[in-house]
Amino acid sequence: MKPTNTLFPIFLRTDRLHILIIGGGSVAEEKLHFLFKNSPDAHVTVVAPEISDAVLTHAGQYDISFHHRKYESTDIELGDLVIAATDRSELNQRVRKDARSAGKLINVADKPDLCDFYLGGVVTKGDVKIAISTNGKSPTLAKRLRQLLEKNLPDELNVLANHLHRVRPLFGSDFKRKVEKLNTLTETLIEN
Ligand SMILES: C[C@@]1(CC(=O)O)c2cc3[nH]c(cc4nc(cc5[nH]c(cc(n2)[C@H]1CCC(=O)O)[C@@](C)(CC(=O)O)[C@@H]5CCC(=O)O)C(CC(=O)O)=C4CCC(=O)O)c(CCC(=O)O)c3CC(=O)O
Ligand SMILES: NC(=O)C1=CN([C@@H]2O[C@H](COP(=O)(O)OP(=O)(O)OC[C@H]3O[C@@H](n4cnc5c(N)ncnc54)[C@H](O)[C@@H]3O)[C@@H](O)[C@H]2O)C=CC1
Repeated sequence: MKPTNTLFPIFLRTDRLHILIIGGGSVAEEKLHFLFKNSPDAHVTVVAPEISDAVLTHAGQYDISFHHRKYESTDIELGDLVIAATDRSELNQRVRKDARSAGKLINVADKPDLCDFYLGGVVTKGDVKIAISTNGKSPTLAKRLRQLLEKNLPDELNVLANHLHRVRPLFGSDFKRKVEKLNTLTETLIEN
């Protein structure tokens, strides 16, 4: 099949990054829920005149701070990455402009045309993480695939990753030989 999804997935070190969210309603809450589920070490600032109780309940458990006021252009400096999730489309456009002028990447929640990056479905088994994108075609399909893999991928996947991590240094410093050994050891994984 011809690849039509040209997005390139990366895995962010959220412990080193600051994420700025403009808006504190239900869309912000959805983004925060999945952000902290995957990256409980993320550093987050929320700016909005009204911040829902659901958003506020993240305080205490995570590193999240709140500014109960309207967005100001200088706020953009607070984030390495920005998510705009207000109910005002002109404001979301303005946040996007500010972010791009400051060289920051932005996701305007639920407005694919205004996004530099999309969020995806994420499946985690310990150290193993799989990200899912439908190229914006169907977030519901991304959610269902996430649930399917969460249910069906065995927890042993993490055990395997840790075993392989432990044997990695045992194959010596010859890189080519090491790769061969590890490939042989894991061959059965891709057999039908
Ligand atoms: C492009 C993208 C940009 C972005 O926001 O990053 C985007 C866009 C839009 N979402 C919309 C709606 C919904 N989004 C969800 C859920 C999720 N949306 C997520 C990501 C993305 N959503 C990016 C593409 C991801 C991809 O390529 O697959 C997930 C994966 C990750 C996350 O949000 O963290 C998370 C599931 C997490 C999980 O469960 O694992 C549900 C389902 C539900 O809530 O049950 C619905 C309702 C049903 C439906 O419409 O499908 C609408 C229509 C709004 C309207 O109708 O007005 C748009 C706009 C449009 O499509 O034009
Ligand atoms: N809730 C949903 O399920 C969906 C919502 N959307 C769209 O997403 C957008 C956001 O929706 P919700 O989160 O549900 O809205 P919401 O009404 O729950 O939250 C809007 C947030 O924007 C903030 N806001 C307003 N003016 C602001 C300003 N000047 N500076 C900073 N923050 C400001 C408000 O204080 C509030 O926290 C809307 O455009 C909506 O149409 C799209 C798809 C689904």
